[in-house]
Amino acid sequence: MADVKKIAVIAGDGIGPEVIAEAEKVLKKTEEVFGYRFETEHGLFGGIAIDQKGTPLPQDTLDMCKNSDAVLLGAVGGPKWDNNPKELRPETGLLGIRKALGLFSNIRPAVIFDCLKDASTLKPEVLEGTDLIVVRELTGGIYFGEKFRREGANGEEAVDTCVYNVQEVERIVRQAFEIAQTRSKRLASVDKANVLETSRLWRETVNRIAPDYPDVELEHVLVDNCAMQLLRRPSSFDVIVTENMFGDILSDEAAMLTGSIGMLSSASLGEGAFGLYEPVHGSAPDIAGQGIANPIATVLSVALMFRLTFGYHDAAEAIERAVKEVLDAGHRTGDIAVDKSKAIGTTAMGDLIVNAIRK
Ligand SMILES: NC(=O)c1ccc[n+]([C@@H]2O[C@H](COP(=O)([O-])OP(=O)(O)OC[C@H]3O[C@@H](n4cnc5c(N)ncnc54)[C@H](O)[C@@H]3O)[C@@H](O)[C@H]2O)c1
Ligand SMILES: CC(C)[C@H](C(=O)O)[C@@H](O)C(=O)O
Ligand SMILES: [Mg+2]
Repeated sequence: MADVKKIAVIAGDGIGPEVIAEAEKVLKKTEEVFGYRFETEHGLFGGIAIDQKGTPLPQDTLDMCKNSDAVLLGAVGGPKWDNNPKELRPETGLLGIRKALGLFSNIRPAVIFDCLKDASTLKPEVLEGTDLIVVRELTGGIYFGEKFRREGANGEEAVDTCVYNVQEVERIVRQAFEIAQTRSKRLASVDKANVLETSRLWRETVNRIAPDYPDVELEHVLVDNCAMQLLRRPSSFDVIVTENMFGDILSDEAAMLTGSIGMLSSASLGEGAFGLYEPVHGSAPDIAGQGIANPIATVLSVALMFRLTFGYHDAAEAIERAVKEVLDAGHRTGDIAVDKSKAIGTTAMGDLIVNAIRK
């Protein structure tokens, strides 16, 4: 019998609990079909944790995550907490958990399902063959540098500092080279080396270690150009590696190649097999509570968990096949439906996927 894997589930706010419910159904179905065994434990996180415990990342939630084999996260945030001080913001909890768990590498695949080409705002022929991964540095850069306000000569000023050291750059870039080696062997390193000192250190580091990966074709792309090329020639990208904030922005842009941000899954990894899995999208306050959110990003995050943390490749493939089968059959949530009047809800989409999971 398979050993029991402990999964910490933190649903969060807005559509977080709605999409997590569908992912949990997928976990259950995988147990039935493949005989794997999961023990799930739930914890408060984000805005709901601020309301109930006075902090976005309660210590017991963090301990629960540390004592698990993997974490499944929904999304956090919402207008209710937008004017709170920094320590009482849901997003501070998200940055805190990534840092506390040492998750420096955020893997965000953007794969085009053929049948969804018409759901994208781009022309289908531009999207043809697009299958890329954004590897985003997740625990450094401007997100984590010192931030403060001060009185300047012209009144109040705000300061955000961006810091990267060589070791932080090297570990994420090496991981990206290794991922590229398992794929089409093309790596685009994205920076702003024409302006930023952190980017010049980034590029120097990439160039220093590139000879260790002679089979990988490397290109350096400035971030503004990359934002443009992603729309112009998306299929020419394979693996994109970049710093924290550029990766945040470029991965939302890459989402629209797939038709919707509701399709983009992610894995956050550190040195070992442990990982945190979450959709790239947020808590979507504009549609929360309506039962219309697309659960596919979260369901595909479960597939990533199976592949990258547990090595359950058969179950990962079964989930991905099930999603494809359901989409090929024409089922769509509102965000990816061309004819919105035929869109189905979150639960209906989850049920269809669950029913399509088989060996
Ligand atoms: N990882 C996270 O928890 C995370 C990520 C991004 C944003 N946020 C937070 O979420 C809140 C809202 O942020 P935002 O509006 O900028 O980004 P968002 O990703 O929540 O929503 C952007 C747009 O995409 C739509 N959308 C997102 N996910 C969808 C899904 N699964 N199905 C259908 N449509 C979907 C939303 O309805 C909205 O119109 C903010 O508080 C932000 O800080 C959290
Ligand atoms: C909510 C926010 C802090 C977060 C980030 O910027 O990393 C989100 O946008 C993401 O992409 O996971
Ligand atoms: Mg983001």
